[in-house]
Amino acid sequence: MRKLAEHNIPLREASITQVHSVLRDGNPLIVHTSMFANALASLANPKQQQQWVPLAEKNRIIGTYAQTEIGHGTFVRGLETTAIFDPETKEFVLHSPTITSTKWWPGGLGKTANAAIVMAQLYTQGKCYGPHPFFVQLRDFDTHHSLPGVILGEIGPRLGINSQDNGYLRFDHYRIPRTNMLMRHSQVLEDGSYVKPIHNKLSYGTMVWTRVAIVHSCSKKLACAVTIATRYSAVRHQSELVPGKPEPQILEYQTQQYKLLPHIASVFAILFSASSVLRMQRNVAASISKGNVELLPELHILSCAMKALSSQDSTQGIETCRLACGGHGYIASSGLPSLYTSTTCTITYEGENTVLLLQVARYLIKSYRAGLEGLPVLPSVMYLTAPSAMHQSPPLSNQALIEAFRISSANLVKETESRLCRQFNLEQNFHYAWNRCSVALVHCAELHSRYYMCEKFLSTVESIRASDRVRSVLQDLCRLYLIHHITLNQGHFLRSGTLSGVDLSTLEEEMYELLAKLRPQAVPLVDAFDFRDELLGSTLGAWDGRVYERLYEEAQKSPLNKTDVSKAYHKYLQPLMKSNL
Ligand SMILES: CCCCCCCC/C=C\CCCCCCCC(=O)SCCNC(=O)CCNC(=O)[C@H](O)C(C)(C)COP(=O)(O)OP(=O)(O)OC[C@H]1O[C@@H](n2cnc3c(N)ncnc32)[C@H](O)[C@@H]1OP(=O)(O)O
Ligand SMILES: Cc1cc2nc3c(=O)[nH]c(=O)nc-3n(C[C@H](O)[C@H](O)[C@H](O)COP(=O)(O)OP(=O)(O)OC[C@H]3O[C@@H](n4cnc5c(N)ncnc54)[C@H](O)[C@@H]3O)c2cc1C
Repeated sequence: MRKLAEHNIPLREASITQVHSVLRDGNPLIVHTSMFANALASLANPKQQQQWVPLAEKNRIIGTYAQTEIGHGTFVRGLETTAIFDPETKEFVLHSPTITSTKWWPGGLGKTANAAIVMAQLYTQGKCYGPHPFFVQLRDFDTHHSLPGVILGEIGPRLGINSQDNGYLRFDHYRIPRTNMLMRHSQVLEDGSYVKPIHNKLSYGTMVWTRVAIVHSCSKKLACAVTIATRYSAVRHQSELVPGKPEPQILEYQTQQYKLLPHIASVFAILFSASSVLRMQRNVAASISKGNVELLPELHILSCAMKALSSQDSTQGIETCRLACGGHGYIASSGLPSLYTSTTCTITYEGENTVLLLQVARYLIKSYRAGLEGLPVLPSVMYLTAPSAMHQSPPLSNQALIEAFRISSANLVKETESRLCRQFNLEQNFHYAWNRCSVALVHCAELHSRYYMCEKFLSTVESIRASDRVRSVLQDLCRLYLIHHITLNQGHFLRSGTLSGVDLSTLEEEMYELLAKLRPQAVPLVDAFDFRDELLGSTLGAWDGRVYERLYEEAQKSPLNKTDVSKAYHKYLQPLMKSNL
């Protein structure tokens, strides 16, 4: 926090790189510096911002984002916490009517936060207007005691991020002033009348912002893991590649290169996609402030797609890196276990991935149908109904592979839409038909999202002007990424007829050549991520490669090594050894 102040970094820009890097097993302030700060910036009106932002910037107010309840996380419209307007006192009464309405999970809520943005069902003049955000003080700003009417606690140990205090929260008819409703987009006036927003999902804006931030953070987490595993693979020697010859670096094994290089490529794919979504987010934020919400749906869908893909890719990639380090990948000091546990949660939080992919699929189907009817569709999905012939690109060139992705994706959407129509004819109910097609719909969303990521990777690499040699290495890496994902999705390409069995075999051959070609670049590529040793926090991945010395030094710190004979010997082992059991 002192560093942020020294460098004049605003709170809501701090989360990803600065604050987040300090505590590897979860940070009790992460939701304060990210979601809480963003909610104030994007959902509070200027007067409210004047009131709360300076206090938040000075950490006088420490906030969290309390939306999820025990009973509902995904289905935001199903939240049960109520905020009922009392026109007599001009206050909202917050209440948790059931056990399932208990707020559950928010980061920092247990012990750290003294305030929260609470999402609650807004009632005024006897009518419910759905979930809305409220600024709520939870603890006394001086004593930190929870306030009367507020019941707070911590939810207990988790798979990871245990140095964060995820909390629970209940309200017992707790009153807050009317002006604590975040009123930038919708308002309740003094007489209780409701003023609706220009788009009814603007109150979900903090989720969209966080999804974009998560994409960026996933590329960082994966970059840490590939740095550790690649450096280790250059230090570790094992087995004989050629009988009788010295043990090679394990990075010489093709299987090891296959484990690592595609994930090094993935770091760039995620990073470049994150930049492109971030650009779009800035444009949309600027147009919303001018009253234009036309591009909001596109941003919502793109952020869902990229959050889902990047969290899945980085989690799988980190686990592959851990396994690629053999036994030493299982030791906590390698840094890989905590990277995994603090990344796998990104698959669930901020919108569970399947649910987000179904949002993407809904958009694909709607856009496909609109396109068929000649109605306007947004740029990222125009291809669904554009003529599906291959262009004149040389066979198996990068451009041809991108086209193969595009056509296969369009093909899958077309096929799934027909299935949806058939199912609808049988069921006579769109929602049942949708559910019966939902596995295929998720596949559509995944292929569309992968197409987007491949396209962004390629176009970004092609636009590098600074250095021909850097561009050339990244071109190889991008090519490897394209081919790798084509081989993982062979069925889609064969089904769409965009690639033949012979093409796939040729591409596979090229992938193996690329692994060998990129092998000498592996260490320079991860060195270029430029993580300081302190930040990486790994015995296996440090810059100097002193893996064995560091493992040995780290073992000395184990509490069990403080004494030669442990307490447990006297308490349990000796009696056991002496008993005749
Ligand atoms: C600790 C380690 C950190 C490591 C990482 C560091 C990263 C650094 C950054 C940050 C760290 C912060 C750490 C975060 C911690 C986690 C925080 C939380 O988890 S907070 C809770 C999140 N909860 C969800 O995300 C619920 C998910 N559910 C939903 O969002 C909705 O319920 C949804 C989208 C699934 C459905 O919403 P419906 O039921 O209201 O809407 P429907 O009926 O399905 O759709 C109606 C229309 O609204 C559109 N829509 C929905 N959401 C929209 C949106 N946000 N914007 C625009 N349109 C939207 C839809 O596309 C649809 O459009 P048409 O009708 O087809 O045209
Ligand atoms: C580490 C961590 C930190 C968190 N931090 C916060 C926080 O700071 N603030 C906060 O408010 N929340 C927070 N959360 C909560 C988080 O946002 C939710 O857990 C998440 O949105 C998923 O919701 P859920 O738990 O209700 O899962 P569920 O929705 O119950 O999901 C269970 C299963 O049901 C499936 N499913 C649900 N709906 C559908 C559907 N429509 N179609 C098909 N399948 C479906 C899902 O795919 C999944 O397989 C956090 C969670 C975690 C794990």
